Amino acid sequence: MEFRIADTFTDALARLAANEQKAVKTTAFDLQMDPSSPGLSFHRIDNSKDANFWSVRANADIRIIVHKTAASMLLAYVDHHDKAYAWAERRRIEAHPKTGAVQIVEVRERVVEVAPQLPFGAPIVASGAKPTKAPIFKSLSTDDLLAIGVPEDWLADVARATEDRFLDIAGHLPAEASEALLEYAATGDLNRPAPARPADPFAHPDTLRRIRVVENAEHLALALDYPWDKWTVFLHPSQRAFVGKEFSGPARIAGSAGTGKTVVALHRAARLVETTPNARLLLTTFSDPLSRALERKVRILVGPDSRVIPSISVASFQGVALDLFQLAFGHRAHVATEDRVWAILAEVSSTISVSEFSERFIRSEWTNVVDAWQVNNAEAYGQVPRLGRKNRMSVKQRDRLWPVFEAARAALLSQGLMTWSQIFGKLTGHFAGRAEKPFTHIVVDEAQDLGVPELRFFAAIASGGANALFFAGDIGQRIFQQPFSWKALGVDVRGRSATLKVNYRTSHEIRQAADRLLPSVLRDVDGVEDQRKGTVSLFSGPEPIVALAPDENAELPTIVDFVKQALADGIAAHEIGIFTRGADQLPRARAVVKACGLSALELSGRGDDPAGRMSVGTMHLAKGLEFKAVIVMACDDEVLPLQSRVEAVADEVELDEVYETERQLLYVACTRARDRLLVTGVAPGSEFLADLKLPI
Ligand SMILES: Nc1ncnc2c1ncn2[C@@H]1O[C@H](COP(=O)(O)OP(=O)(O)OP(=O)(O)O)[C@@H](O)[C@H]1O
Repeated sequence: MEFRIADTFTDALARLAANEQKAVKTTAFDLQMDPSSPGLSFHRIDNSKDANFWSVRANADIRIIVHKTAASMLLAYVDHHDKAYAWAERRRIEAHPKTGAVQIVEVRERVVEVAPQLPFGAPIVASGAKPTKAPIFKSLSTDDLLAIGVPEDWLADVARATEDRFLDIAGHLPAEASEALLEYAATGDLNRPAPARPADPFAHPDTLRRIRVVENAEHLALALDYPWDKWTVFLHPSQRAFVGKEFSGPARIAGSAGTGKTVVALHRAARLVETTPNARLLLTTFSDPLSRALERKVRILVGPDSRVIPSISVASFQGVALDLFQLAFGHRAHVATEDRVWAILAEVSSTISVSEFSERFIRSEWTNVVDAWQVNNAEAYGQVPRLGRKNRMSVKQRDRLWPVFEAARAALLSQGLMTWSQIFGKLTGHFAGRAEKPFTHIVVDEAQDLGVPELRFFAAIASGGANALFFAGDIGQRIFQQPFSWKALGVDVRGRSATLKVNYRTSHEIRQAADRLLPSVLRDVDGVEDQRKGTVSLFSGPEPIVALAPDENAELPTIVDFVKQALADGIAAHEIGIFTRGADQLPRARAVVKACGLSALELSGRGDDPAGRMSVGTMHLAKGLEFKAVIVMACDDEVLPLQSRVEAVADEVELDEVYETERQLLYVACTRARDRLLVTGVAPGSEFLADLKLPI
């Protein structure tokens, strides 16, 4: 008999008290070991439309609802006695007549009322179109609705749905149907899935996103230990497609913030080590805090004692470079700080006397050209790609400047210091020609912030076989690096990339507002397109608030009220994050925390206990995190975009780049929010705020 678990069960389990969860787990293990054990007390749910629903007693009050057939036992739901029965009485489990996917269908006649009120402020249709009271799916035929998995019970409701009512009806539909309808409402395109009717309906991709086989007690223990981590068990078909896919070369998964790219990276990493004998996999990401978070998630995914753990190394880009440097060269790398490099450049520029070039131009040329591409002679300087740079530099200008860079390189060398680019470059040189590589596979998260030296480095330290390089990232969240051609470095992901479209993190309202900050199609330098239009969120919430105050003192009470309301509504302090553009504005954020009577968890610190504390940090540190409520504050004019960056540009191309990354920074900060978002500043405020607001 197959033993299965449904997402409705894990959701319900997560809502129970700890002692109740314990009783449920014991009973679930008993069920899995021997469903016919006389110790288990089964009762058929007589009032259910589905004769296969039974209740099983976990303790005096808690009942597990199972769906039992001769071939399978499914843990479907769990709750206090009456609620558990009521749930089962209103549900049927069946294969959809058209798609063949197994669905947990709400029996329409037992749903008392659907969407009496308009719960959402934001229009769900594409911005610009007028909200309408007309049925929004009137152009779709019954066959269309069935093709996307609308249960027969709900066909009439969907056909009649107006924009006001639809989001609530969507809450009663299986996810594949509500996502397709939301996408249709937003774009006018109905994405009819390719027919996938496997012989076993439980193998259908849409079934697998809500019902999973539990193969052994270890899997069951993982699913029950972390019932709130649904991502470990239930993947969207588009996520699953990328987890197990064989690639003949480097591959990349894209998608806007919160679409589950990290989840795909984690599953893919686990799967590669499980299926490849002697795998040595590197899972890597931008920073040390993010790599610690990834490491925790790997353990949740595979289990803390899994045999695959020793085959997975988790480290930040720089962390793995430092480790390999020590191994390869037998000593530590001494990293030159940015200030040190600036001092050296200033000194050599004055000695060589190149006063026709500004200091900021020399720094920018060093960072984005000479150091990034590891240019080591005048000839190479003439040939290096100048993407994102002032395109023309005359031979004469280059000949004047090169001695500065040559002298700076020599000065660093004589002081025993290396820039990060040089460290990555030296390691690349060391490993590039060797047959034996440190890793068989590399999975990179936050790949949009890989620079030239890092990408070259990762390509050099992975054995070149199939599936060796996998990247997850969102070019809309690039905040640290200038764009460059991956293809030119031999990492060609064309034809092996895809975009995820279902947003699991952020409410419909917050995602829509944040999406307005960026274009709906992003294209990388190699022409790989990331089509973000049609991305849908799985849940709804309050509209984000954008508030400008006359001065800093007046900004504070608005935020304090927002925080107090969130706390009053049951959001814990550690589920709230406050972000500012830079460190200069952080005192304003700390003042908010103090005024709320709470203490701050500084994101720049090293992982203190978050309990009871609100997270405070710069927008750069927001990368990869998520909170129930987010405040992005001090978005003042001249703070965002940051005036000093605007003033430091060397040319117009760089100015565009500064605007783009500053905008993307705000996007990153806003998309950390799950349910509530407040964006504030002192009037007139950042010019970007106009885009966040609802179009009139
Ligand atoms: N299949 C899934 N089922 C349930 N939750 C999911 C699923 N996939 C992702 N999530 C949840 O959605 C949230 C966002 O996922 P994730 O961090 O992987 O997104 P991301 O695309 O990497 O985001 P970002 O670009 O902002 O870093 C997380 O809370 C994650 O647990």
